[in-house]
Amino acid sequence: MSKELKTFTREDVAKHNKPDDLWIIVDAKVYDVTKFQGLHPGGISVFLEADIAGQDATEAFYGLHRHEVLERPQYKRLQIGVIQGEKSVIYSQVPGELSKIPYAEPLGLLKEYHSPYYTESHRKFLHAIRKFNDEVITPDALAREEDGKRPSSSVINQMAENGILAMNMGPGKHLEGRTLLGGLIKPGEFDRFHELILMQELVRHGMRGYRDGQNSGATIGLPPVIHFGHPELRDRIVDEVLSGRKFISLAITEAFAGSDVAGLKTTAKKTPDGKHWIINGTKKWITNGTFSDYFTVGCKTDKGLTVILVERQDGVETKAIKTSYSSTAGTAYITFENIKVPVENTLGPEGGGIFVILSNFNHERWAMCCGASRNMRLIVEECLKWVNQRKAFGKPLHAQPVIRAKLANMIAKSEAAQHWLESITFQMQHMDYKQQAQLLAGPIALLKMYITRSSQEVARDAVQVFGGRGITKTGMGKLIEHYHRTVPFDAVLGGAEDVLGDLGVRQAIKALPKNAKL
Ligand code: HEM
Repeated sequence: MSKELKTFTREDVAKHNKPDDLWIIVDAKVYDVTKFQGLHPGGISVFLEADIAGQDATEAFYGLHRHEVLERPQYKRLQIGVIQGEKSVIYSQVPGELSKIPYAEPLGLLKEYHSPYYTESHRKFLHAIRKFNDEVITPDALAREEDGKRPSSSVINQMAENGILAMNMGPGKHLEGRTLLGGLIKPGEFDRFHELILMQELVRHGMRGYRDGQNSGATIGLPPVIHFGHPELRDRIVDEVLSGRKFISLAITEAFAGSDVAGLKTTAKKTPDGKHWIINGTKKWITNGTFSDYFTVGCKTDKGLTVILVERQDGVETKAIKTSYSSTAGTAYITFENIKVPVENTLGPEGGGIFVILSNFNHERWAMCCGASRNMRLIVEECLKWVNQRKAFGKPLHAQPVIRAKLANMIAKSEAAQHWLESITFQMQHMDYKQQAQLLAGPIALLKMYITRSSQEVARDAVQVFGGRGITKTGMGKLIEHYHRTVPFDAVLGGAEDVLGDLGVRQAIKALPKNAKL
């Protein structure tokens, strides 16, 4: 039961200004820090300053701490009362609520603005998925990022029950017959813009590796099974993965070959009776690999590159790779030693692997653009809050023109990314799969290049705005530190930034009409 809070005047509080009787005021709340001062991570001396002891320390507090500090149970109980006739104005975001910080939300989703893309159904969906994310996912994301373990199965199960694992795969037949978010949205109603919202909401906690740990291997590893798998195999695996009982990874990249998929060395050879494949080789940087049950594997065969589904068995070893992002994603080095797999596990035609792999790329890159652009927006929000609450040279940080110039750059990049992304999403919505492959591969590649390049600039600027806190893992700049450390990852995964830029330009040159002359 919470204790009863008393009401004090500021004069009452001022009398408690000695080391053995020490109170402070933060945002109209009165805290007794007499016993806590010896435990305070910032030291005892800060409390004994004449303008702090028995005084209003709101400004000093918010210049040095995130609001969430006062929400932690061990600190919350230091509060003994409130100030008579005054109201607290600072509160944590209510689960499901949109942020009121300018540029913290995509414009088209705010009720004051208009959008050619978002309807009432999208806004309702946003609210529900944000609430789920705030209440169920975010606490687990923060805890797992601390202990490095994979996302908790209780969270994965709740995602499955709400159809979120299935919606992660985009619109399509796999949604049929499922109850999505307790019936909030019908399977046939779920479109690319619902998917865009989902992709962006699920990264809002800012914990980059955790998001990938949440079954994101399925987003890239399952489509080849859905589109090219033998019906029996497909139905079994889709059911197991989308119900959260099993995990799947896409295992293409090797230490020998990344973007150059033609250079893969893993081999698959048929047994003399032609009934099985024998697979040998290695794979590297495989997301969810440490805990996956299935692997969608790119192999070299006599007929050329072929994609084969491998179930975890003796001879499949997965080892965690220490990346600069996070072990929650389960990034693995994999070895296959004489693995025996039925030929029915072949996904698509023998020798047709390049098509199976490439057919996945547009959606994968688009999904990465959704997450990366949302993370950039989160950093803009963090910076806007920080420049407002932090004082330097006697004024808020935003009084400095250099800081405002940085913010202008960051906001412009984040907005440009979102608007370009929405325009491409609209095209995807109106094109079939083949048209997307023909007409959107170049634009999506260029968009991803733009977003990852902008993100790295935003990360650098954010560190400058936050100073030392931007490189400190705890405290006010913790999201900036995390972002700055993990952001290069997006520029590598799903096609390296420069390779994608080049792909976009090569496609444009290929499409130039013969009479293209000045
Ligand atoms: C109820 C009141 C307070 C609580 C519960 C509290 C708690 C904390 C905690 C948990 C930290 C570690 C960093 C973090 O997690 O953000 C910290 C750091 C610090 N605190 Fe406090 N604090 C309080 C009031 C104050 C006040 C009034 C001042 C200054 C006048 C102060 C000065 C500092 C300083 C200088 C640091 C180190 C900051 C850094 O490393 O950047 N604290 N405090």
